[in-house]
Amino acid sequence: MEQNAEASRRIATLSAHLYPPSFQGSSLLRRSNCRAKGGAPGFKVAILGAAGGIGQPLSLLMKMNPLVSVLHLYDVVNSPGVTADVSHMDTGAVVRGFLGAKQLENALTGMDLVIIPAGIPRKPGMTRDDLFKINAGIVQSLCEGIAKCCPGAIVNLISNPVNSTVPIAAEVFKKAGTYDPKRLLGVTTLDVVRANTFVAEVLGIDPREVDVPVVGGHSGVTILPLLSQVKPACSFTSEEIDYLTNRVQNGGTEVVEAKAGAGSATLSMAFAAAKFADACLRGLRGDAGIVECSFVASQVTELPFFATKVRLGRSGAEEIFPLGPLTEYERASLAKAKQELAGSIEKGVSFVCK
Ligand SMILES: NC(=O)C1=CN([C@@H]2O[C@H](COP(=O)(O)OP(=O)(O)OC[C@H]3O[C@@H](n4cnc5c(N)ncnc54)[C@H](O)[C@@H]3O)[C@@H](O)[C@H]2O)C=CC1
Ligand SMILES: O=C([O-])CC(=O)C(=O)O
Repeated sequence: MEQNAEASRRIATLSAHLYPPSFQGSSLLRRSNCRAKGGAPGFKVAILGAAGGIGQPLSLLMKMNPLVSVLHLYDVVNSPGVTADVSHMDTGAVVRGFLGAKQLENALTGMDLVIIPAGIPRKPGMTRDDLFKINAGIVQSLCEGIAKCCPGAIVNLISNPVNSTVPIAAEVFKKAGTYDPKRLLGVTTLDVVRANTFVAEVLGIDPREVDVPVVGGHSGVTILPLLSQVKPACSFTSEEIDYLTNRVQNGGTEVVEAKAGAGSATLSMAFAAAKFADACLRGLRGDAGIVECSFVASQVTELPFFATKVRLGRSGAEEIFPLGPLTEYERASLAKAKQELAGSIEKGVSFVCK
Protein backbone atom coordinates (compact mmCIF):
# COMPACT_ATOMS: atom_id res chain seq x y z
CA MET A 1 0.00 0.00 0.00
CA GLU A 2 2.61 2.48 1.16
CA GLN A 3 4.80 1.61 -1.80
CA ASN A 4 1.90 2.28 -4.20
CA ALA A 5 1.20 5.65 -2.60
CA GLU A 6 4.87 6.57 -2.79
CA ALA A 7 5.03 5.47 -6.44
CA SER A 8 1.99 7.54 -7.44
CA ARG A 9 3.35 10.53 -5.56
CA ARG A 10 6.59 10.29 -7.53
CA ILE A 11 4.76 9.84 -10.85
CA ALA A 12 2.59 12.88 -10.10
CA THR A 13 5.67 14.94 -9.31
CA LEU A 14 7.41 13.90 -12.52
CA SER A 15 4.37 14.33 -14.76
CA ALA A 16 3.72 17.77 -13.33
CA HIS A 17 7.11 18.80 -14.64
CA LEU A 18 6.29 17.60 -18.17
CA TYR A 19 3.85 20.50 -18.47
CA PRO A 20 5.05 24.02 -19.10
CA PRO A 21 4.78 26.05 -15.88
CA SER A 22 1.43 27.45 -16.99
CA PHE A 23 -0.68 28.84 -14.19
CA GLN A 24 -3.92 28.51 -16.11
CA GLY A 25 -4.61 24.81 -15.87
CA SER A 26 -4.82 22.34 -13.07
CA SER A 27 -1.38 20.77 -13.55
CA LEU A 28 0.21 23.17 -11.12
CA LEU A 29 -2.47 22.59 -8.54
CA ARG A 30 -2.16 18.81 -8.94
CA ARG A 31 1.57 19.04 -8.36
CA SER A 32 1.18 21.32 -5.37
CA ASN A 33 -1.55 19.28 -3.75
CA CYS A 34 0.56 16.20 -4.12
CA ARG A 35 3.49 17.87 -2.38
CA ALA A 36 1.34 19.67 0.17
CA LYS A 37 0.23 16.36 1.66
CA GLY A 38 3.77 15.63 2.68
CA GLY A 39 4.46 19.26 3.62
CA ALA A 40 5.58 20.48 7.02
CA PRO A 41 2.92 21.49 9.56
CA GLY A 42 2.46 25.23 9.84
CA PHE A 43 0.51 28.21 8.59
CA LYS A 44 -0.75 29.09 5.12
CA VAL A 45 0.46 32.48 3.95
CA ALA A 46 -0.38 34.47 0.80
CA ILE A 47 1.61 37.39 -0.56
CA LEU A 48 -0.38 39.70 -2.88
CA GLY A 49 2.02 41.68 -5.08
CA ALA A 50 4.63 38.92 -4.77
CA ALA A 51 6.50 39.81 -7.98
CA GLY A 52 7.27 43.39 -6.93
CA GLY A 53 10.27 45.06 -5.38
CA ILE A 54 9.09 44.14 -1.87
CA GLY A 55 7.19 41.03 -2.91
CA GLN A 56 10.19 39.13 -4.28
CA PRO A 57 12.55 39.36 -1.28
CA LEU A 58 9.54 38.95 1.02
CA SER A 59 8.62 35.73 -0.80
CA LEU A 60 12.19 34.52 -0.26
CA LEU A 61 12.09 35.35 3.45
CA MET A 62 8.67 33.75 4.01
CA LYS A 63 9.85 30.60 2.20
CA MET A 64 12.64 30.48 4.80
CA ASN A 65 10.21 30.83 7.73
CA PRO A 66 9.77 27.45 9.45
CA LEU A 67 6.26 28.42 10.63
CA VAL A 68 5.02 28.55 7.01
CA SER A 69 3.74 25.30 5.46
CA VAL A 70 2.12 26.72 2.32
CA LEU A 71 3.12 29.93 0.54
CA HIS A 72 0.84 31.40 -2.15
CA LEU A 73 2.46 33.99 -4.42
CA TYR A 74 -0.05 36.18 -6.27
CA ASP A 75 0.54 39.06 -8.67
CA VAL A 76 -0.92 40.48 -11.86
CA VAL A 77 2.45 39.99 -13.63
CA ASN A 78 5.50 37.72 -13.37
CA SER A 79 4.33 35.50 -10.50
CA PRO A 80 5.12 32.25 -12.44
CA GLY A 81 8.81 33.15 -12.61
CA VAL A 82 9.06 34.22 -8.98
CA THR A 83 7.20 31.07 -7.92
CA ALA A 84 9.41 28.73 -9.96
CA ASP A 85 12.50 30.42 -8.55
CA VAL A 86 11.48 30.49 -4.88
CA SER A 87 10.01 26.96 -5.06
CA HIS A 88 13.49 25.50 -5.63
CA MET A 89 14.63 26.52 -2.14
CA ASP A 90 14.95 23.38 0.00
CA THR A 91 12.87 24.64 2.91
CA GLY A 92 9.59 23.21 4.21
CA ALA A 93 6.97 25.52 2.72
CA VAL A 94 5.16 24.38 -0.43
CA VAL A 95 5.01 27.26 -2.92
CA ARG A 96 2.17 27.86 -5.37
CA GLY A 97 1.87 30.70 -7.86
CA PHE A 98 -1.23 32.60 -9.00
CA LEU A 99 -1.41 35.07 -11.88
CA GLY A 100 -4.09 37.66 -12.54
CA ALA A 101 -7.47 38.51 -11.07
CA LYS A 102 -9.06 35.22 -12.19
CA GLN A 103 -6.73 33.34 -9.85
CA LEU A 104 -7.09 35.63 -6.83
CA GLU A 105 -9.76 33.48 -5.18
CA ASN A 106 -7.64 30.32 -5.46
CA ALA A 107 -4.69 32.26 -4.08
CA LEU A 108 -6.67 33.33 -1.01
CA THR A 109 -8.76 30.30 -0.14
CA GLY A 110 -7.70 28.72 3.15
CA MET A 111 -5.06 31.31 4.07
CA ASP A 112 -4.19 32.09 7.72
CA LEU A 113 -2.17 35.22 6.93
CA VAL A 114 -2.35 37.52 3.89
CA ILE A 115 0.46 40.03 3.33
CA ILE A 116 -0.25 42.87 0.86
CA PRO A 117 2.63 44.75 -0.78
CA ALA A 118 0.66 45.30 -4.03
CA GLY A 119 0.61 48.78 -5.52
CA ILE A 120 2.80 51.47 -6.99
CA PRO A 121 5.75 52.97 -5.07
CA ARG A 122 6.85 56.63 -4.84
CA LYS A 123 9.23 58.47 -7.13
CA PRO A 124 11.26 61.51 -5.97
CA GLY A 125 9.03 64.52 -5.28
CA MET A 126 5.94 62.44 -4.49
CA THR A 127 4.26 62.02 -1.11
CA ARG A 128 2.76 58.71 -0.03
CA ASP A 129 -0.65 60.32 -0.43
CA ASP A 130 0.10 60.80 -4.14
CA LEU A 131 -0.16 56.98 -4.41
CA PHE A 132 -3.76 56.99 -3.15
CA LYS A 133 -5.38 57.34 -6.58
CA ILE A 134 -4.01 54.02 -7.83
CA ASN A 135 -3.38 52.04 -4.67
CA ALA A 136 -6.77 52.68 -3.03
CA GLY A 137 -8.56 50.71 -5.78
CA ILE A 138 -5.97 47.91 -5.72
CA VAL A 139 -6.31 47.48 -1.95
CA GLN A 140 -10.10 47.64 -2.17
CA SER A 141 -10.33 44.84 -4.74
CA LEU A 142 -7.80 42.61 -2.96
CA CYS A 143 -9.66 43.05 0.33
CA GLU A 144 -12.96 42.16 -1.36
CA GLY A 145 -11.26 38.88 -2.30
CA ILE A 146 -10.09 38.33 1.27
CA ALA A 147 -13.59 39.00 2.64
CA LYS A 148 -14.95 36.37 0.25
CA CYS A 149 -12.29 33.66 0.43
CA CYS A 150 -10.47 33.87 3.78
CA PRO A 151 -12.47 36.19 6.07
CA GLY A 152 -10.73 34.80 9.17
CA ALA A 153 -7.20 35.52 7.94
CA ILE A 154 -4.86 38.02 9.58
CA VAL A 155 -4.11 40.82 7.08
CA ASN A 156 -0.75 42.64 7.05
CA LEU A 157 -1.23 45.75 4.89
CA ILE A 158 1.94 47.29 3.44
CA SER A 159 0.60 49.21 0.39
CA ASN A 160 0.82 53.00 0.78
CA PRO A 161 -0.55 55.31 1.93
CA VAL A 162 -0.96 52.97 4.95
CA ASN A 163 -2.73 55.77 6.88
CA SER A 164 -5.55 55.53 4.30
CA THR A 165 -5.32 51.95 2.98
CA VAL A 166 -5.98 50.42 6.42
CA PRO A 167 -9.25 52.42 6.78
CA ILE A 168 -10.13 51.36 3.20
CA ALA A 169 -9.63 47.70 4.11
CA ALA A 170 -11.72 48.13 7.27
CA GLU A 171 -14.60 49.63 5.28
CA VAL A 172 -14.45 46.84 2.69
CA PHE A 173 -14.60 44.23 5.46
CA LYS A 174 -17.44 46.09 7.22
CA LYS A 175 -19.45 46.16 3.99
CA ALA A 176 -18.89 42.42 3.58
CA GLY A 177 -19.84 41.77 7.23
CA THR A 178 -16.47 40.16 7.98
CA TYR A 179 -14.66 42.99 9.82
CA ASP A 180 -12.66 41.94 12.85
CA PRO A 181 -10.46 44.91 13.87
CA LYS A 182 -8.01 42.58 15.62
CA ARG A 183 -7.13 40.91 12.30
CA LEU A 184 -6.34 44.03 10.26
CA LEU A 185 -2.82 45.31 10.85
CA GLY A 186 -1.06 48.14 9.02
CA VAL A 187 2.66 47.37 8.76
CA THR A 188 4.75 50.14 10.37
CA THR A 189 7.65 47.86 11.34
CA LEU A 190 10.04 49.61 8.94
CA ASP A 191 9.73 52.78 11.05
CA VAL A 192 10.74 50.78 14.13
CA VAL A 193 13.57 49.05 12.24
CA ARG A 194 14.90 52.43 11.09
CA ALA A 195 14.49 54.01 14.53
CA ASN A 196 16.38 51.11 16.15
CA THR A 197 19.18 51.47 13.57
CA PHE A 198 19.56 55.25 13.82
CA VAL A 199 19.35 55.28 17.65
CA ALA A 200 21.95 52.49 17.84
CA GLU A 201 24.27 54.55 15.62
CA VAL A 202 23.95 57.57 17.94
CA LEU A 203 24.45 55.45 21.08
CA GLY A 204 27.25 53.40 19.51
CA ILE A 205 25.59 50.07 20.34
CA ASP A 206 24.26 47.03 18.44
CA PRO A 207 20.85 47.82 16.83
CA ARG A 208 19.61 44.40 17.88
CA GLU A 209 19.80 45.59 21.49
CA VAL A 210 17.63 48.64 20.84
CA ASP A 211 13.85 48.91 21.00
CA VAL A 212 12.23 52.20 19.99
CA PRO A 213 8.42 52.43 20.06
CA VAL A 214 7.19 54.31 16.98
CA VAL A 215 3.57 55.46 17.19
CA GLY A 216 1.05 57.45 15.12
CA GLY A 217 0.98 56.51 11.46
CA HIS A 218 3.23 55.81 8.48
CA SER A 219 3.91 59.10 6.70
CA GLY A 220 6.00 62.19 7.50
CA VAL A 221 4.98 63.89 10.73
CA THR A 222 2.55 61.09 11.58
CA ILE A 223 5.59 58.87 12.28
CA LEU A 224 6.46 59.55 15.90
CA PRO A 225 9.43 57.75 17.50
CA LEU A 226 9.09 57.88 21.29
CA LEU A 227 12.72 58.55 22.14
CA SER A 228 11.88 58.97 25.84
CA GLN A 229 10.87 55.29 25.93
CA VAL A 230 13.89 53.73 24.22
CA LYS A 231 15.19 50.47 25.65
CA PRO A 232 17.84 50.22 26.99
CA ALA A 233 17.09 53.37 29.00
CA CYS A 234 19.14 56.30 27.70
CA SER A 235 18.93 60.04 27.20
CA PHE A 236 19.49 62.31 24.21
CA THR A 237 20.36 65.98 23.75
CA SER A 238 17.70 68.15 22.10
CA GLU A 239 19.84 68.20 18.91
CA GLU A 240 19.91 64.40 18.91
CA ILE A 241 16.14 64.27 19.43
CA ASP A 242 15.57 66.61 16.46
CA TYR A 243 18.01 64.69 14.28
CA LEU A 244 16.60 61.25 15.16
CA THR A 245 12.95 62.29 14.86
CA ASN A 246 13.54 63.88 11.44
CA ARG A 247 15.63 60.98 10.18
CA VAL A 248 12.99 58.40 11.14
CA GLN A 249 10.16 60.54 9.71
CA ASN A 250 12.06 60.98 6.44
CA GLY A 251 13.62 57.51 6.21
CA GLY A 252 11.36 56.55 3.33
CA THR A 253 12.16 59.74 1.40
CA GLU A 254 15.89 59.17 2.01
CA VAL A 255 15.60 55.84 0.15
CA VAL A 256 13.30 57.22 -2.59
CA GLU A 257 15.85 59.97 -3.34
CA ALA A 258 18.82 57.60 -3.24
CA LYS A 259 17.03 55.26 -5.69
CA ALA A 260 16.46 58.31 -7.94
CA GLY A 261 13.29 57.14 -9.69
CA ALA A 262 13.82 53.37 -9.34
CA GLY A 263 11.30 53.03 -6.50
CA SER A 264 11.25 53.12 -2.71
CA ALA A 265 12.48 50.89 0.10
CA THR A 266 12.14 47.23 -0.91
CA LEU A 267 14.87 45.22 0.83
CA SER A 268 14.64 46.81 4.28
CA MET A 269 10.85 46.71 3.85
CA ALA A 270 10.86 43.00 3.01
CA PHE A 271 13.02 42.44 6.10
CA ALA A 272 10.58 44.48 8.23
CA ALA A 273 7.50 42.76 6.74
CA ALA A 274 9.02 39.32 7.32
CA LYS A 275 9.81 40.26 10.92
CA PHE A 276 6.23 41.46 11.48
CA ALA A 277 4.67 38.45 9.72
CA ASP A 278 6.79 36.12 11.84
CA ALA A 279 5.52 37.89 14.98
CA CYS A 280 1.92 37.46 13.74
CA LEU A 281 2.52 33.74 13.10
CA ARG A 282 4.08 33.23 16.53
CA GLY A 283 1.03 34.98 17.98
CA LEU A 284 -1.27 32.70 15.96
CA ARG A 285 0.67 29.70 17.33
CA GLY A 286 -0.12 30.90 20.85
CA ASP A 287 3.31 32.17 21.91
CA ALA A 288 3.14 34.58 24.84
CA GLY A 289 4.47 38.15 25.00
CA ILE A 290 4.65 38.95 21.27
CA VAL A 291 4.60 42.75 21.08
CA GLU A 292 5.09 44.87 17.94
CA CYS A 293 4.05 48.34 16.79
CA SER A 294 1.24 48.38 14.23
CA PHE A 295 -1.35 50.76 12.75
CA VAL A 296 -4.67 49.32 13.95
CA ALA A 297 -8.21 50.24 14.98
CA SER A 298 -7.58 51.86 18.32
CA GLN A 299 -9.03 53.79 21.24
CA VAL A 300 -5.67 55.08 22.43
CA THR A 301 -6.49 58.52 20.95
CA GLU A 302 -9.73 60.02 19.63
CA LEU A 303 -8.77 58.79 16.13
CA PRO A 304 -10.28 55.50 14.89
CA PHE A 305 -6.86 54.16 13.81
CA PHE A 306 -3.47 54.70 15.41
CA ALA A 307 -0.14 52.89 15.60
CA THR A 308 1.08 51.82 19.03
CA LYS A 309 2.54 48.70 20.54
CA VAL A 310 0.10 45.78 20.28
CA ARG A 311 0.22 42.28 21.73
CA LEU A 312 -0.22 39.65 19.04
CA GLY A 313 -2.07 36.43 19.83
CA ARG A 314 -4.22 33.69 18.34
CA SER A 315 -6.83 36.20 17.16
CA GLY A 316 -4.49 38.97 16.00
CA ALA A 317 -3.96 42.25 17.89
CA GLU A 318 -5.39 41.08 21.21
CA GLU A 319 -4.25 44.01 23.32
CA ILE A 320 -3.43 47.57 22.38
CA PHE A 321 -1.03 49.34 24.69
CA PRO A 322 -1.42 52.99 25.69
CA LEU A 323 1.14 55.62 24.72
CA GLY A 324 2.79 55.82 28.14
CA PRO A 325 4.28 59.01 29.56
CA LEU A 326 5.29 61.54 26.87
CA THR A 327 7.72 64.47 26.98
CA GLU A 328 6.59 67.94 26.01
CA TYR A 329 8.35 67.53 22.63
CA GLU A 330 6.48 64.25 22.03
CA ARG A 331 3.13 65.77 23.04
CA ALA A 332 3.62 68.60 20.52
CA SER A 333 4.63 66.11 17.81
CA LEU A 334 1.61 63.96 18.66
CA ALA A 335 -0.74 66.90 18.10
CA LYS A 336 0.75 67.45 14.60
CA ALA A 337 0.60 63.73 13.84
CA LYS A 338 -3.06 63.47 14.84
CA GLN A 339 -4.06 66.43 12.70
CA GLU A 340 -2.59 64.91 9.53
CA LEU A 341 -3.74 61.39 10.39
CA ALA A 342 -7.37 62.47 10.82
CA GLY A 343 -7.49 63.68 7.18
CA SER A 344 -5.80 60.55 5.78
CA ILE A 345 -8.14 58.22 7.69
CA GLU A 346 -11.21 60.16 6.55
CA LYS A 347 -9.97 60.03 2.94
CA GLY A 348 -9.74 56.23 3.12
CA VAL A 349 -13.15 55.81 4.74
CA SER A 350 -14.92 58.05 2.23
CA PHE A 351 -13.24 56.30 -0.73
CA VAL A 352 -15.25 53.16 0.09
CA CYS A 353 -18.35 54.87 1.49
CA LYS A 354 -18.73 57.41 -1.37
N1 LIG B 1 4.35 50.11 4.78
C1 LIG B 1 5.59 50.43 4.51
O1 LIG B 1 6.40 50.65 5.42
C2 LIG B 1 6.08 50.49 3.10
C3 LIG B 1 5.19 50.45 2.06
N2 LIG B 1 5.63 50.46 0.76
C4 LIG B 1 4.62 50.41 -0.28
O2 LIG B 1 4.52 49.08 -0.80
C5 LIG B 1 3.96 49.11 -2.12
C6 LIG B 1 4.76 48.21 -3.06
O3 LIG B 1 6.06 48.71 -3.23
P1 LIG B 1 7.10 47.98 -4.23
O4 LIG B 1 7.10 46.53 -4.00
O5 LIG B 1 8.36 48.73 -4.16
O6 LIG B 1 6.38 48.28 -5.64
P2 LIG B 1 6.56 47.47 -7.02
O7 LIG B 1 5.95 48.30 -8.08
O8 LIG B 1 7.98 47.05 -7.18
O9 LIG B 1 5.70 46.16 -6.78
C7 LIG B 1 4.32 46.21 -6.63
C8 LIG B 1 3.75 44.93 -7.19
O10 LIG B 1 2.34 44.99 -7.02
C9 LIG B 1 1.78 44.37 -8.15
N3 LIG B 1 0.38 44.74 -8.30
C10 LIG B 1 -0.17 45.86 -8.84
N4 LIG B 1 -1.51 45.76 -8.83
C11 LIG B 1 -1.81 44.57 -8.27
C12 LIG B 1 -3.02 43.91 -7.99
N5 LIG B 1 -4.21 44.44 -8.27
N6 LIG B 1 -2.94 42.68 -7.42
C13 LIG B 1 -1.75 42.14 -7.11
N7 LIG B 1 -0.58 42.72 -7.35
C14 LIG B 1 -0.61 43.92 -7.94
C15 LIG B 1 2.64 44.82 -9.31
O11 LIG B 1 2.47 43.98 -10.44
C16 LIG B 1 4.02 44.72 -8.68
O12 LIG B 1 4.59 43.45 -8.91
C17 LIG B 1 3.96 50.58 -2.53
O13 LIG B 1 2.66 51.11 -2.37
C18 LIG B 1 4.91 51.22 -1.53
O14 LIG B 1 4.66 52.58 -1.32
C19 LIG B 1 6.96 50.52 0.45
C20 LIG B 1 7.90 50.55 1.47
C21 LIG B 1 7.53 50.61 2.86
O1 LIG C 1 8.71 56.08 1.45
C1 LIG C 1 8.00 55.35 0.75
O2 LIG C 1 7.32 55.73 -0.20
C2 LIG C 1 7.96 53.89 1.10
C3 LIG C 1 7.74 53.77 2.55
O3 LIG C 1 6.64 53.81 3.02
C4 LIG C 1 8.93 53.73 3.41
O4 LIG C 1 10.05 53.49 2.93
O5 LIG C 1 8.75 53.95 4.61
